[in-house]
Amino acid sequence: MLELRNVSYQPATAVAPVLCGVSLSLAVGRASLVAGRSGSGKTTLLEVISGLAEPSSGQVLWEGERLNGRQLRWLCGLVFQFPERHFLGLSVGQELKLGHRRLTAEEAQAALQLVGMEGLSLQQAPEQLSGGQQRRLALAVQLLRNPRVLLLDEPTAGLDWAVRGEILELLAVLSQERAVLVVTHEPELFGGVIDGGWRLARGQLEPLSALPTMAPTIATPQGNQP
Ligand SMILES: Nc1ncnc2c1ncn2[C@@H]1O[C@H](COP(=O)(O)OP(=O)(O)OP(=O)(O)O)[C@@H](O)[C@H]1O
Repeated sequence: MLELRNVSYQPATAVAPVLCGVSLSLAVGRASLVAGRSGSGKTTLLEVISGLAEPSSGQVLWEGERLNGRQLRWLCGLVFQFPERHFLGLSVGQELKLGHRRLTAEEAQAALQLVGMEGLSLQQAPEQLSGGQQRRLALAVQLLRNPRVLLLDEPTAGLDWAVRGEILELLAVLSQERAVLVVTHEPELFGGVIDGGWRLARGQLEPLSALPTMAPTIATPQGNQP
């Protein structure tokens, strides 16, 4: 279990704290969500959890032990919003090998299989992949590290409906063996996949009693739309 206890964070260049006394716990085998508007501090929260930013006060614990930033960076895998902007490799194989120099072709394929892309050519250029494939590649890169905590920043942003569905299915599988936290401004998309979570506003978390759900859509023949 990963726990944040009363964590506050004010970046050196910010005039006010972004996080004010945030507490949450993330259990292995469960996917949770933090909903919040643009600018509410969702990405900042992930940076604090993953050890990329040091809390101004409060504690981050794993299995009851307080961890420093380096330990958190080992523990957590963070997939950025639009991870395709951060690809460094010239090919899928190179991208997977970053940090795993001795990765064999079989191990690379096993990582791709985990994200439903088995058989993809390791020679393919990442920028030639579809948006959904690029998200999956970024996930595969993180999964190679086998993080106990997987943090996903707006994993459905910018994807079409079909691809969003694929990502949600993948999320359900990945959360079986890890603690997963999704931050999103569209929590209604995750109903049925994520059990619960919090809303982040004014630097503080409030529990979400139930995930907001999408209004049911009724298929109408084209041309009959209001
Ligand atoms: N290093 C920093 N220096 C100054 N301000 C910062 C810094 N990091 C974050 N902030 C401020 O904290 C606030 C929250 O930013 P953050 O990117 O975490 O929000 P967000 O909820 O992820 O937004 P979005 O959904 O648009 O990505 C913003 O107002 C931002 O300007």
